[in-house]
Amino acid sequence: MNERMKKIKFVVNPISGTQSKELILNLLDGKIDKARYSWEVVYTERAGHAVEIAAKAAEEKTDIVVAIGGDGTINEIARSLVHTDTALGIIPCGSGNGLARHLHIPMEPKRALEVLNEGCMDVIDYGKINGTDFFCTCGVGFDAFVSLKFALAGKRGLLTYLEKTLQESLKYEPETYELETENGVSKYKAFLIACGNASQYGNNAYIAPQATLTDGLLDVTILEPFTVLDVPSLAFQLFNKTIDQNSRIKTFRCKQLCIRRTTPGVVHFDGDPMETDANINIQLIQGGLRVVVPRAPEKDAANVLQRAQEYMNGIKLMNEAIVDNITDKNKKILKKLTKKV
Ligand SMILES: Nc1ncnc2c1ncn2[C@@H]1O[C@H](COP(=O)(O)OP(=O)(O)OP(=O)(O)O)[C@@H](O)[C@H]1O
Repeated sequence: MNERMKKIKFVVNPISGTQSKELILNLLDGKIDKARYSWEVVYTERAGHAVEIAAKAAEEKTDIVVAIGGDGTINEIARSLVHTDTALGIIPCGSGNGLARHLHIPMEPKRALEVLNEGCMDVIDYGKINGTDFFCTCGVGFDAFVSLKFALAGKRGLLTYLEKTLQESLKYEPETYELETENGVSKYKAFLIACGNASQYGNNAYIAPQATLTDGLLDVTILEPFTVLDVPSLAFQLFNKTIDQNSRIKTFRCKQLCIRRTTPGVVHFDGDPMETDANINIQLIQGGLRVVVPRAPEKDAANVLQRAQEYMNGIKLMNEAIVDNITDKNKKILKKLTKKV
């Protein structure tokens, strides 16, 4: 019964998501099991700082480093924790929270703290894209393009993301990619290629709905060129976990994937953009990261409502974007016509 007191380090990203981090920190004293855990809190001061904080924590044999942030913060922490005895904990506080949602970690901070108290551990896979670790998803094409725009826009939140996505999708030109896996070579013209370690981008947008974190495999989703008429079903199926059933989608699993494109460009890893050369090498590493997970993942009834709301928001923004696009095109046509007169 004489269990050693465990050390937790909470790493707070002050700019992630839109939630107040102070409200969460105020809960620690009342919620954390003081008989089992001692803890300290560190704020990140810049992008990349969490990598250093987590590396030091692992060296000091801290038991759990908890990300109070989103997938970007988790990525920075987790890449310093892979293949160590230090586990990752998550108090979801980002705009998307893809990994936390996949793991069924509650979005409500009080309940996420209870998961930490339960102290149940799992060991999950992670991936590498041109040597950079990812834990949730990575990809090329339109979603990488949007993550770049999103990073440049500097605003965070679901609505901003959806708005950006839908508006940009109307202008985006699909590229041709050559794909090589352990099973052979194929060529696709694609709007995007997403590689899932986890099943979703975040916000319950399931781009690789069959992905699991412990099978040692990448779930690859290819979205081929589509028209405006396909958007409602694609959007619905994305949130309904059935996008793999859409006729514009191809899926497969592999351990390693090489994506060759005609020119260098941008990729994303866990939603953050990165420039790479024309050849992109992606691999999956099985069982590298210890993570604190709920003992009994609950199915959240609110998810259905939330998904429906996200879908409705998406449709509304898409309609606005289409109207803007048509208005813009009409203006151009009018200009041409008036020039000819
Ligand atoms: N103190 C800081 N100042 C500026 N940027 C920071 C700081 N700390 C961390 N960052 C950067 O903030 C970025 C965004 O963080 P994070 O991904 O956690 O939030 P999010 O984008 O709102 O959530 P999600 O990825 O779940 O959508 C990270 O990529 C990280 O590098």
